[in-house]
Amino acid sequence: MSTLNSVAQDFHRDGYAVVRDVLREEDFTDVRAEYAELLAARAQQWRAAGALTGGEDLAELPFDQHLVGLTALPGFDPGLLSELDITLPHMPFTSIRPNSKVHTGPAVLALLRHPRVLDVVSTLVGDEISASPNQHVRLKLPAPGGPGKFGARRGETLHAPTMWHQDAMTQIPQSDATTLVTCWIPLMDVDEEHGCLLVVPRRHEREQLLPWPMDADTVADLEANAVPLPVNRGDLVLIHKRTPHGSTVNRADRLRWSFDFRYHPSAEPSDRPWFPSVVAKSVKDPDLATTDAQRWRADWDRARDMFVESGQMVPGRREFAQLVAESLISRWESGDVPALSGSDGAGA
Ligand SMILES: O=C(O)CCC(=O)C(=O)O
Ligand SMILES: [Fe+2]
Repeated sequence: MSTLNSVAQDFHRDGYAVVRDVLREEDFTDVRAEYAELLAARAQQWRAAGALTGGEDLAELPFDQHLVGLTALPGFDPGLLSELDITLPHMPFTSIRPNSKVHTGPAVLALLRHPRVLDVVSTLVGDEISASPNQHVRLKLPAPGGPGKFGARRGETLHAPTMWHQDAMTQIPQSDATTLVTCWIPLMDVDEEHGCLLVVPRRHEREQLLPWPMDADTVADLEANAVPLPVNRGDLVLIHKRTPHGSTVNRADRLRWSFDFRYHPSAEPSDRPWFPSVVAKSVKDPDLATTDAQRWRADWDRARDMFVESGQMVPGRREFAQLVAESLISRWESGDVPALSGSDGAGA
């Protein structure tokens, strides 16, 4: 493993650090099995609901092959993949539904709290570590022939290219002073063909966030200064919350699978206080750590119920409002107008 001192030095100088050989294949065994089981269960639900038709039952295959097989079926809706994510839908100014799904299993919790991951994180965050609910699984599907189905859609970064952004842009201003470190964990070797991360070094010192929506000059400047980060399974990438980053399409013929977790000192405000955080580690009071995945699951269920019962929308930064409004307006303009439930279509 890279020495922990050099990790902190690299991170503070460049706004990111690649930490080699932190995890081994056996550290991923449980999470692979948990995702295989999750996908088999979701696929059954999708078939029962008519959202998935045709093809054979591939549930015996490893998760990545099963997923690629399902997504290749004609008519597969990639939006379904959000049901495999480890957060509820989080797009600011949208609603959470009674049937919105989140996966929070014991193997994901164990990876989030893996002692070797936390050893690395504690060099930047200290010994009292919370994990933000701003966390994702990324299932970047193969798009070897060109952008195509899995490359063209904006704003769906779970499976498509990830547009340039800083993580601070997705965090409410109330957490602007929080030290929040993104930790990106690949479950496989990921190179440029496979759609690895791209970062722009040494931009984290600039206090001013990038403009949203992003203009062409800003994108051209980021692209001209971008550095690709090819990594191997077992490596971690740490990203400062003001470091611009993104990723391109996956041109390989296999899934690109990673998790990104975000850690902050427990005493500092969460960037999404309406969703549950996890105390990943406490040296002062080790009993504070969240070790029970069922309790974690119950916390997320409560958060969903709160949104559904109150009718509140997901909060977000002011800058997001224009993007969300523009995407709704384009949908309406293209004829995708939601049907009003309860309306029989009659009348004025
Ligand atoms: O995995 C990706 O392509 C993007 C990840 C990302 O934006 C993040 O971890 O903050
Ligand atoms: Fe990000």
